[in-house]
Amino acid sequence: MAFEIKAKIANFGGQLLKLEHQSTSTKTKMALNLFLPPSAISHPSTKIPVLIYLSGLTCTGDNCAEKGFLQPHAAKHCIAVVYPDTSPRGAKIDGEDDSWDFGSGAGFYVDATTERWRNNYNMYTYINEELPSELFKQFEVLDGGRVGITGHSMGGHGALTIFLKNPGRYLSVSAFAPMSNPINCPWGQKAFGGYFGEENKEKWAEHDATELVKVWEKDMTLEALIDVGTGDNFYKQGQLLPENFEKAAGDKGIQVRYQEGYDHSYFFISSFAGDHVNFHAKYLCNQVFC
Ligand SMILES: N[C@@H](CCC(=O)N[C@@H](CS)C(=O)NCC(=O)O)C(=O)O
Repeated sequence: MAFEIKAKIANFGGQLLKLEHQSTSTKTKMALNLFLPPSAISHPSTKIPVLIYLSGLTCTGDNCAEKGFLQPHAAKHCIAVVYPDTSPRGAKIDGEDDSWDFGSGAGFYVDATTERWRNNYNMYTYINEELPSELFKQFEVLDGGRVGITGHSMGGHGALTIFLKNPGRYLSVSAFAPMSNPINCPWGQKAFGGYFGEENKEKWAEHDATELVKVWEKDMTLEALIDVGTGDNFYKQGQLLPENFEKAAGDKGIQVRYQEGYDHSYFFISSFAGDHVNFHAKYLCNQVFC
């Protein structure tokens, strides 16, 4: 359904819009942030590309909008940035708020199949279908044909899997500290067990970036920028497993950079935000204004 604009905040010459709408995928109200670069205000009839940023565990669309510092780079390249929430909220499911790594704040960008979660936890359909379709309908300045996707941690898993499951739909993909092989890490096993059932391993593999990259069409290039901090405790604990993804990708064009001493936080994300937005700009921008 249409978005209600709750606030317009001046930001890096453009505007950060606080949006809310009723979602048919999650059957809840969903909040998000949309950054419009200066060109969207000064030249509203010239369409601009869109970068979707998917956040990690415990986040809403606010964390990265407030401290990821993608906006100054997006303003420079005339790219809009969408910061969705990470799960439905207030779905009234028993236990939905009990864990920080499952349920609310941890939708994992999948459509749940288990009885308890499947009515509301449809974040794959929400992010891949409903949200872009509603955004492109209401904000005509956004170009639905030029969309890139990125994300952090659980959101890096979301970005990689959504890109890999929809060849050609997204023009570019990158990730910060992505959960790269969820079927083999504790966070992923807990989430997929809950959302798909312990026995449904085929479904698990359908949402695992390392499994998906193995079957990526060989004749389509797969350039992706991935950054991981060597000081990231979740990396050290084996929650991210970027090496598995790198190995499965072989020579398909993936660039994984191990950044010495960086942790999992937004200090890490903001340090490399410029590199990621510049990377997406190569695929998304036609340089009309910028
Ligand atoms: N709550 C967890 C940490 C969760 C966490 O680090 N989440 C990351 C994404 S995986 C995040 O971005 N947190 C929000 C923030 O740093 O603003 C803990 O206490 O260990």
